[in-house]
Amino acid sequence: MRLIISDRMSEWAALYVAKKIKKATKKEQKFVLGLPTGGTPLKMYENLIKLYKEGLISFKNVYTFNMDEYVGIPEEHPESYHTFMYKNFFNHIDIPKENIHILNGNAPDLIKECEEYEEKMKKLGGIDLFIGGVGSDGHIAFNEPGSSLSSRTRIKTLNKDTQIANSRFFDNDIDKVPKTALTVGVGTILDSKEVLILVSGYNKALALQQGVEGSVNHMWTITALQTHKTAIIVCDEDATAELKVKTVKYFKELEEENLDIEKFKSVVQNI
Ligand SMILES: N[C@@H]1[C@@H](O)[C@H](O)[C@@H](COP(=O)(O)O)O[C@@H]1O
Repeated sequence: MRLIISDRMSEWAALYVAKKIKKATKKEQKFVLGLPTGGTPLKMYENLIKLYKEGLISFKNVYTFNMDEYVGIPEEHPESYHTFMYKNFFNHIDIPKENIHILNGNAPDLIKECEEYEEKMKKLGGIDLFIGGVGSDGHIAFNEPGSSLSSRTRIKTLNKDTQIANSRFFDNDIDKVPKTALTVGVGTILDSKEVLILVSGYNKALALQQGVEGSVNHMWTITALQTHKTAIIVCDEDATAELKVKTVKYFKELEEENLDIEKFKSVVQNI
């Protein structure tokens, strides 16, 4: 596992995504991205939009699959993940609409919807890079504590922690938070060629500590990343509060020359 610790984490993550897209585009290949919602990836999306507007990347050959969507709220609801993605990302880039995939939480047959989602990923050759955030209880996508580490896309009931955390988007009223969601599974994420998880802020420090220093276990689904060949966690300084000093030092020294954003940008420009 790589651990990138930088307060410029969102710029770093955007450049990493840009690098992968440019490399694929250069070879005239498509690039399949798994995408998250939430507060954490917002700045990464802003940076990707900036790189697009600067002419550094195009999303014409990019296909996307979002991680999750609430069940039972209309697509046009201001807090649906459909709305989030168009408002914060898709409306500002050149991705063809038909390349965008988001689970339909209002499908008449939700089980079929989940199965077909997995099929669509497979048809496109699988996900190249799955990007995610993490909940303070260590969940990735909506794979709440206790989720099978080999789970696939399915319906999940949100636990109390997640309902409380997400009530900030629903007038701080827990009763307005949908109780179920469709989500890719931990196994779906692990099948991706690469996984990049963004972790920001002090309230995620325990989740990061479990993800990096804890043992693989289904109560902290982020720990499943430890079994992936090419997983990267990108975090800020605040999120490292629960890590051992030794761990932080090790990864900082290891990645020292990869943390220079200006240098990274020039590398991406020259692809
Ligand atoms: N399903 C989403 C996750 O994909 C996200 O990682 C998490 C943390 O969100 P935030 O980045 O806002 O803390 O929230 C929700 O539970």
